[in-house]
Amino acid sequence: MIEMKEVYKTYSNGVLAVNGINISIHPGEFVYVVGPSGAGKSTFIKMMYREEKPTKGSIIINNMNLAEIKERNVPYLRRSIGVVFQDFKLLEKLTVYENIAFALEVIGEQPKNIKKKVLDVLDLVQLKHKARHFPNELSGGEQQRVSIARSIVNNPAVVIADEPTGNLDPDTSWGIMNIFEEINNRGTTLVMATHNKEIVNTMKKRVIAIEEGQIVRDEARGEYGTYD
Ligand SMILES: Nc1ncnc2c1ncn2[C@@H]1O[C@H](COP(=O)(O)OP(=O)(O)OP(=O)(O)O)[C@@H](O)[C@H]1O
Repeated sequence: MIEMKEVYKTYSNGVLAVNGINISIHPGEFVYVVGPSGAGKSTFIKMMYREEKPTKGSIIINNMNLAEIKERNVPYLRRSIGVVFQDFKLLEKLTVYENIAFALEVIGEQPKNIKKKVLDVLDLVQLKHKARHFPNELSGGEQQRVSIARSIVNNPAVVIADEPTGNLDPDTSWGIMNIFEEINNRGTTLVMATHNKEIVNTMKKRVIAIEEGQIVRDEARGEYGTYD
């Protein structure tokens, strides 16, 4: 369960990026976040994994209030939330296998469990055969699949993705969406900011539209709208 109440975010330069958001997202939902450039989508998303702190309001995820959580407890939060970025953010000096294993090592997973967990998620994204490769030996779509594998290897309740297909061509983007759908079908809540009109209009999921820091539309089987 993700719940935001009266959430505001003003950056230190005075920009009001999120202007009074209230929302509930239930376990297992798949939610697209759309809106024009600069509307506050990334800020909204970043507050969900505590990359940014709200200036005001409460954000409850899995019974933790992110507005109050102490810095030292952020790693605990990150165990229950997987994050996927537009630019993948893989560690270039580590292999595919090591990138994913690292996500388990930092949270203290027992070494005996690591291999099976990593190979299981690599299987899900169909990249077992690339386990020993380095990120720069992979295509953009393959790198994004590794990054998705990394985001789910802890089996988080929630996966948050900020423009995950932004650097990918249409066919590759559809491959990525199929993986997200599979993850959602297994019960994981998914929140995804995107500019991909075709995907949003085809998938018929819940759509939240943000304009000027406010939710202007929240539809159960929504459409992308008229944004670029
Ligand atoms: N770190 C920051 N410091 C100051 N202002 C910021 C910061 N990050 C974003 N902003 C401003 O906050 C507003 C919302 O930005 P945000 O990145 O959340 O929008 P967005 O909807 O994700 O845009 P896009 O679709 O272009 O990624 C914009 O006016 C932006 O310039």
